[in-house]
Parts: sequence; C-alpha cells; structure tokens
Amino acid sequence: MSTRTSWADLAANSAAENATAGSSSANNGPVGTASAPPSRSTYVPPHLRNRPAVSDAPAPAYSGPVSNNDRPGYGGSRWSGGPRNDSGRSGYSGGGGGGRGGWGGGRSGGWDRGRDREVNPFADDDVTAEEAFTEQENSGINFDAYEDIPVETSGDNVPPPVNTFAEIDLGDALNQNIRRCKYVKPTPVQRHAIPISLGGRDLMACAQTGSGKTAAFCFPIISGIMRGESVQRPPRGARTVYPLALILSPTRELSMQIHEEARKFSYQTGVKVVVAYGGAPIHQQLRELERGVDILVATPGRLVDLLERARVSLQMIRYLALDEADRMLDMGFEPQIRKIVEQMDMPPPGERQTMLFSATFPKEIQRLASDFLANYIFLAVGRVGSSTDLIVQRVEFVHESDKRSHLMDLLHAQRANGTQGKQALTLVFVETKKGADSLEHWLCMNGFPATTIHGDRTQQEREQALRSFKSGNTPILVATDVAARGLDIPHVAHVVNFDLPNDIDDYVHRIGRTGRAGKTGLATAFFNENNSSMARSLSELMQESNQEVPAWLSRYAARSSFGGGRNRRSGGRFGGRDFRREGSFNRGGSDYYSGGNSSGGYGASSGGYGGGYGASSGVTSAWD
Ligand SMILES: Nc1ncnc2c1ncn2[C@@H]1O[C@H](COP(=O)(O)OP(=O)(O)OP(=O)(O)O)[C@@H](O)[C@H]1O
Repeated sequence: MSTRTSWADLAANSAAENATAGSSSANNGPVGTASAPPSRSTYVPPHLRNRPAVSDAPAPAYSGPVSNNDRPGYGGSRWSGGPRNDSGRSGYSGGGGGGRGGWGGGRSGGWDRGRDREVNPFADDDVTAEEAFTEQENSGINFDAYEDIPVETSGDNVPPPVNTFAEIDLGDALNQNIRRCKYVKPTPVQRHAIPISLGGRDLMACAQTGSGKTAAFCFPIISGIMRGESVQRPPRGARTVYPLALILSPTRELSMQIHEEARKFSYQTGVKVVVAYGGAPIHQQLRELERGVDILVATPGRLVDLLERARVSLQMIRYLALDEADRMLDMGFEPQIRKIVEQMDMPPPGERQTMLFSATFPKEIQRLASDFLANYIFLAVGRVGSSTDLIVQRVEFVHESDKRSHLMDLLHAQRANGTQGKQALTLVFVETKKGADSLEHWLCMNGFPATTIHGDRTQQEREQALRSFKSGNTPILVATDVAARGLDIPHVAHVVNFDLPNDIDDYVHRIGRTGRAGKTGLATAFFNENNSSMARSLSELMQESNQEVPAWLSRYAARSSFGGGRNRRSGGRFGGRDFRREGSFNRGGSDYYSGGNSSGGYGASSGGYGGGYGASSGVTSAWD
C-alpha cells in the first residue's frame, strides 16, 4: 500500500465518524446546560444562544461586516437592509421583544432551552468503524495533486480563493466544529465557494462527487446566520415558522444526511437545523419545527405540504441552497421547485442569496437555474487531468442473461483476493424496483448478504437498509437511482452498474458513491447491446478520466452517431463550463455574464493547466 497523507487520514476518520454518528433524524436541540435559559418571551439571536449567561447580552444592531477579512462585501452586507418584510416591521430590536419574540412562530417565545438539550452530534463518533475496515480503501492518494486542480470561475468581481480555514472568519464555534470534524484544510471547491458565498454572491458551483460540496454551502449559511443581522420573525399563523435558510435536496436520505452534517457544523453555534422529508410522520417534524428552526433541510414534496398547511413561511429566507441542483431542476422536480422558490413567499433573487451545487450541470439546466440567481458566479472545480481518476472504471460486455452469474464471479473474486476486505461495501445499481428486490433475494440465496433501497420500500425499510449497509452487516446494497446522488457512505469500495443508466450524468453520480474525499474506488459497468446509446458518452467520459477504454466499446461508440439518450455531453463533462460563455445566451440583463473575468485556479500561471486548459485553448471544459 502507499502512504496516506494527513488529509486522507482525516477524511477517512471523518467519514468513519459520519458512519457511526447514527442516522437518527433527531433534531439538535439547544445546549442550555451552562447558561441560564432566556425568559420565554425573549428572542435570543443564534450567535448568543449558547453563550454562558454572563454574555447573554442583546446583540448590537448589525452595522456591516463583522470580520477581520478585508474582502469587499464579505459578511453578508447584502442584508444591510434586511430581508423583505412585507409587514413593514423593523428588524431585531435588541432582544427585548414583547410576548411574541418571533422565534419558533412566537408561541413558545423561544427555544426552550430548559427542556431541550442539544444532542452532541459528535458523541457517537468513535474509531471502531474505521478500525474495522481494511487499509486498502484509503491508499494511493496524492493530495499534492489538488494544488494543480483546474478551476474555472466566471462572473463579475470573483472573490479570491483561500487556502486555509484560518483565512476565513467563520466564527469560533463553527471553527471548533470544523476541527471536531477533523477537516484540516478546505477542499478545492471549499477554497473557492466559501469566500464567494461569504461575499454575499449567488453561486452556481460544479465540483466532482465526494469533494466536500455539503460543507461548501453549509459553512457560509451557518456563519452568515451566526453573525447576521438579527431579525424579528413576523406573526402569521400561530404555529407558522420562519426559517432563515432553506436547503433542498432530491431524496429523503440525502436530506437526512445533510441534516446530520449541518447539525455537526452548527453544534453549539445556536443555529438550529431541522429536517423535513416525506415518508416519515409529519407530526413529529412539525413538533421539531415548532421548537424553532434557522436552517430547514427538506425534500420538495414535504416542503410543499408544509407550506400549504401554512406551517412554514419562506418570507424570511436569506439563503437558499439547492444540492444536486441539476436534478432539482430537471423535468421531474422543476414544477415543485418553481412553486417553492417563485410562487410562495420567498424573497426574490437579489434579496436572498442562492447557491446551486452539483457534480453535473448540463447547459439547459444552467439556463433554467439562472432564473433563480442574481449576478451569480459560476465555479467549476476539477482534479488534475480528469475528475474521476480516483475511481478506476471498468466496462465489461455482459449479455442480459449472464449478468447474475457475472456479478457472482466478481463477488467471489473480491472475496478470494481480499480486495473486498471484511467490511468493504459493494453498491449495485439496477434499473427497476422489482429488479432490485429480485437481485437482492438471489444474492442472499447464494450466500452474499444483501439489502435493497428503492422507492417501493417504506421509509423505515429504506433507512434500515442504509444502516445495515453502512454498518457492514449487509455489505451489498442493491439500489435504484434513489441512492445515486449525494449519499456519502464510507467504505464503498465497489460500485457495480448491473444495469447502466440512460444518462451519462446519472452514471457519474452513481460511480461517485465510491472514490470519495480523496480515496480510491472501483466502478464496474455491465454493458450490452441495450446500452449502445451510452457507448459514445461512456467512452468519452472514460478517456477524459484516463481510463482504459476497451476496443469493443470504442467500436460501439464509433458506430453511434449520437451521444444517445438524454446524454448531454456537449463540450466536456460535468457541464463544467458557464453556459453564459457559450455565445448564444443573450438576455441583455445586467444580471448575466458580461464577458468578464474567468480565472484559473491554482498555480497562478497564465492559463495552462495540464491539457491546455485556458480560455483561448478551445477547450470547453474545466475538467480537461
Ligand atoms: N475539508 C475537508 N477535509 C476532510 N474531509 C472533508 C472535507 N470536506 C468534506 N470532507 C468529507 O468529504 C466527504 C464528501 O463530502 P460531501 O458528501 O460533501 O461531497 P459532495 O461533493 O457533496 O459529493 P456528492 O457530489 O456525491 O454529493 C464527506 O465524508 C466529508 O465529511
């Protein structure tokens, strides 16, 4: 094995901690042990909520950036006028609020710290899970490569990147949580995205799977709420709550995961994070909401339900983050997202800050997404040479009828040569829910403990399956695309595309369940005639990632005149290029790209990343 750098160690430790942190959706209540609870009628701004009583003084009125950072605009100055407040009420009045106080809908008048205790989200972290896994998974990483990573930014006045967390004034409590997470230095997307967001700018960010996008949008939100101007939340229905930030994600499990991460990052900051997703009893989620919420993490369907019941108002939203933004804006989700963002009471672009993140950003989705953004910065971050070169990709020609036996061969070989250490996990993607159940059954019958996750299972079953997989009890998870995006499951050593998807972007996300946070991974795809429409995009993707493309696949690719299916590989993978620079875009508004700066990232030389990256090179992707 080769050496592990400290970053790799830490990422691995951190991942192990995430795995052992439990998947409870329990909400982080306040700490309240050391400090006297505030009177029930007093609004306590988030940045003061966990301070000892002696420092529980009212916040001074916000008067501009509270930072030793001299970047212009840093500190959320866009809020100097406060968010839109249709009722004409002024902002926070110093904590002396009347009976309502605005917090938690005004009913309990505050976060009842006497009753609730903030559960320590780090409490379950231990090293046992990490120790249980073999070393092979974390080997072979050269983190120096990150120094030369290709980066493209476009938009006006892009704030410069940082190299360390210390350079950014995120606040003591958040910094301590970053240390607790054992994040030593920011990942490339964090280096760029965090200063941009802290500068108050809207952002469309494209960075490869497993590269730390969650923290990239969580840190600025938490920090902004901690230091931001205090607000009085208006009365509406007695039980309406007014979150300040909304994070939307496409699946329940991903929302739960973001919630768990955000709870860690916001531990003892006073910022309260609540999650709401479908398939789970709404009453429990309503109770959590009533206790107060600063950041609401939600799936679109459940959020629409809460909005229609008038239990949540988006009137005070300052921050909107869409994770897996391209998925959120594709045909399946777009109407719901438009309803939430454009047709309810959320402040419009320019009055809120909007952050869109994904590993893939097709141009047509970028175009749709621009409706939600104001004067935004486009950011694409990739690895040297290629984006997924940490994932070894294999494609094997397997007839439909041979797939099971071929899978069995793979699993036996893994067992035999030890590459699938005792606890290393295999994620198998199939096309249909029925197919998932049937394959799971067959694997179990053949001595390979497996479980399954798909849309026909109850939420309880889905969560149980994920727990069992993560813990290694059932080291094979058979999944539909419901598990394709965002899930950060440590120790997934192998992703098998038993059935290939019809969309190359889905393939990118699926294989991205391995090779995360600087670790290596293996992805095997079964290909046959039924997948010929994928041949070209697949072989291009593999070439770009320095993978060996089998000759037979190249022949298939040469035969197909078209990328196939919904494949959208125009000008490089991941849509890693700002569509505003494509020339055809012309809406005339000042909100749109004006041909301004596009900068390279590290290395500071005038352009040339490996492979001739640069504005004049004709290369249209930051990933090349
Ligand atoms: N600065 C850091 N140092 C070490 N580990 C980090 C750092 N930032 C994030 N991580 C870890 O990297 C892993 C991947 O992060 P995350 O899930 O946010 O990736 P992602 O970019 O959102 O991936 P995907 O595109 O699949 O959603 C997580 O386990 C996270 O804890």
